[in-house]
Amino acid sequence: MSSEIDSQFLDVSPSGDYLNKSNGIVFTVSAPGKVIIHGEHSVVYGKLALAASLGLRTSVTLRESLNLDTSAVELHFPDINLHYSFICKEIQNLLDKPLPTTMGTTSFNLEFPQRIDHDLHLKNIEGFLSETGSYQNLNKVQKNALASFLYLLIGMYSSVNVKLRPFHLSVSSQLTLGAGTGSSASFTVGLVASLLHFLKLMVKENDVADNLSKAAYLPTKLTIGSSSGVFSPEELQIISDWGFCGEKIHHGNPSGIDNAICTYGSFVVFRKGTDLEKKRITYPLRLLLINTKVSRDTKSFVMKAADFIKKYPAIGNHILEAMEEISKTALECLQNISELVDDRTKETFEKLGELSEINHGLLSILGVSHVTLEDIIRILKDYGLKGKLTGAGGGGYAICLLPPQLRDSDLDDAIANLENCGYDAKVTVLGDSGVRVDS
Ligand SMILES: Nc1ncnc2c1ncn2[C@@H]1O[C@H](COP(=O)(O)OP(=O)(O)OP(=O)(O)O)[C@@H](O)[C@H]1O
Ligand SMILES: C[C@@](O)(CCO)CC(=O)[O-]
Repeated sequence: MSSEIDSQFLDVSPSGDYLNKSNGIVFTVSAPGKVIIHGEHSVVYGKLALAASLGLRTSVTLRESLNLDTSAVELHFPDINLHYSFICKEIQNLLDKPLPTTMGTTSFNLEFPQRIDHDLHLKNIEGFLSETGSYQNLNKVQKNALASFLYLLIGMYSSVNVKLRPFHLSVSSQLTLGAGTGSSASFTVGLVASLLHFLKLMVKENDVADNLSKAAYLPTKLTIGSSSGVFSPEELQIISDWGFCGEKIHHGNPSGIDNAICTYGSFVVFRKGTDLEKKRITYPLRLLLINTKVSRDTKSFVMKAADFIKKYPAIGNHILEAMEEISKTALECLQNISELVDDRTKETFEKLGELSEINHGLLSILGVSHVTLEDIIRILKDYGLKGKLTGAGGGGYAICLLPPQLRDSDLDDAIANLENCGYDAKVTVLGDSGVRVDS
């Protein structure tokens, strides 16, 4: 069936030539992490959120296996200590079965992940996995990562008319897992992008006709034209939409903001159920990221906020409304910075600090703060800085936008103090590029 495998195939360095015939297909894609500046939790209830990509990324390297003896799909996820392999023929059997969809297979193709019957598809994938050798012994993090990969592979490839080739896929991330900086979305978006790019390269080599879909599925309009490193707008939409399906495995009821920001990068405003809007913010923003080192899972804190809102609906709604106003006001501030003269820039950063302080207070009321987050915010205050939690809360990261007038010596002191108290603190930039093919 399938088995955990040891580290005998660790040489995954990309050749840089991803259509090299003698070595097979080899390439690396990467997706950024994200930070929610304002709007976590309220975004789940249709409120506006403001988010940015981080200068920290997850890289996925895919290498076609030319060794026919292995004939496997091999996974190497060192960040979660997981090495796993599947026999290609068994994956092919799954691909040959009709996909569970909400409107029948004739209404489904690669372009419409939202038409997959998510629960049934996931159940089938977990059913298959549970019969594989060592799956039962894995922890929740490993099981989720494996289920996401297989969900995406089977979901994306079942409807296309291309025979699966054996490959080895390796993931490594600069992000801390489960800390509020979108590691799951960065991981999922990276997986989707690598599977889409692999498909494009296989199609290009096989010279498949225009319609990629199998006869039983809806013909696809997707033109697999360029296999260059740039994803077209249609492909980015597909990546974000499949990323959303993957996020459902990690988060239960995600808003969609994480997969969107990890796909498109830069700055975005987002409201659930509507198209995200990219925002141009020209001011070079620096962010202090402080890791509480307390891990938590997003799903349970989304549920915690939901419990508060259910118990106190009127109060909860006022809090959500206030969070909407905070996102709007912060966006206005950020968009105006570059046009302002010095004094007004200082004033704007003061306002941005106050907005963070207010939002953190509101998030605490929803029950998603943590004693370490409160401690960090108190330490920051000693240096005139104002921070907030980011993402689901309950631990994870705190963030603090760094005002330009902050002296380097004060920043160094603040970082030293935070580190003395047992936290990790690092400065990063905001607005890195979205998912891309690196080599
Ligand atoms: N580098 C990685 N390798 C393998 N699996 C990963 C990797 N990064 C993330 N994952 C998967 O994503 C899950 C982390 O999701 P979780 O939502 O708890 O954290 P997060 O995305 O960092 O937080 P948030 O959604 O609040 O920003 C892990 O349990 C794992 O299954
Ligand atoms: C807590 C939350 O708002 C952000 C998680 O990064 C959940 C979501 O939007 O899916």
